[in-house]
Amino acid sequence: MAAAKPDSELVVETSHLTKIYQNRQIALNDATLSIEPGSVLGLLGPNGAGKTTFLRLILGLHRPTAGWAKVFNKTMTPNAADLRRRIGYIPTNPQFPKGMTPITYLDYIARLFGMPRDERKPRLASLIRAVDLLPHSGESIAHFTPGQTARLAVAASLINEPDLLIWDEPTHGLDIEARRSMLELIKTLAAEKTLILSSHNLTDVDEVCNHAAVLNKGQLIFFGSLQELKGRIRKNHYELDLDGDQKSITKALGVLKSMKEVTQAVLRQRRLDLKLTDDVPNTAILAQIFQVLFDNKVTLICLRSLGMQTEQAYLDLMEQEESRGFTRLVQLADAA
Ligand SMILES: Nc1ncnc2c1ncn2[C@@H]1O[C@H](COP(=O)(O)OP(=O)(O)OP(=O)(O)O)[C@@H](O)[C@H]1O
Repeated sequence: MAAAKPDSELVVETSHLTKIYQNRQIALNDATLSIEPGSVLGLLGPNGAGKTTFLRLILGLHRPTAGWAKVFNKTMTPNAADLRRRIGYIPTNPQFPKGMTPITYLDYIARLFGMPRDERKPRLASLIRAVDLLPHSGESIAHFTPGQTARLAVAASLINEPDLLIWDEPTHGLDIEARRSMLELIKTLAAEKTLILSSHNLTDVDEVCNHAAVLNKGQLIFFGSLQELKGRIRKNHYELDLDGDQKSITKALGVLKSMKEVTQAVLRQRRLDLKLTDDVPNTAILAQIFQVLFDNKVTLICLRSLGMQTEQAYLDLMEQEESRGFTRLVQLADAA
């Protein structure tokens, strides 16, 4: 029996992790973070941000240019095959040998892991059932739908009972039903494993992750709990559904725009997008806004806070980062 792991054991730890490719592309710059057991980390960032590079460094598929990555407290290197055995990896768009069936493929992978014959059979059977591929277990992979292919990839990544799962865009290209079944599978697995999921889908991240790391142009611009990410966003962002004649609404809009506490007021049809300053308690500003609407005989049908969604948090973070980058550019230009 395996010795019980101390609770404090970190699953992943990186320090100043940096990757510069041979073409001098700085794909990852100085990323330091640590991932505790039981985390479900959503790795976010626009295209080319460095997500896959980060994952491949943790997997030991790339050698860092500087810094280090540890997995289960051991330094990961391209030679650390024993460490990789504890990780179940799914790349974006996994490919399989087309001539095989799920049974022959999974059996092949199990043999690569050195699993004895008597263990292979029950393990394969339970995995195929778990990913709902039993009716297709003898069919050629060549004819699989993207959803079936994704489920086979999940089964393959679980063969060796890994403690850490690293899945690069697991819901990419899946239809609604396949995506739903993938998210449910992730939630089930999250009860006993640590997961790192790279994703462009913030709704998925919101649903299954408890931590987030955000990369932008190779920089780790956020790492922490999802709650923390959401807590960072401008809370004073609201959407108001209005009713009343258009003239009155336009007049009210004019007054709102002139208020110094209102940093943005955009009207689309009868929906008003409002951003307020953080300087004053929002109830005080909202009270004034309601008064303006009342004075102009505009009815408020619904008020929504856009503040608590991961997507909004992410977009705000990116916006702040872009303006910081712009400021840096201006400073550089000024200094030149
Ligand atoms: N093998 C490589 N050689 C040279 N440059 C590379 C290599 N792999 C990635 N890059 C570059 O490094 C940067 C980060 O790429 P990476 O694939 O890690 O980003 P990503 O966040 O995973 O992007 P995506 O969301 O599009 O998959 C990009 O500018 C990319 O062009």
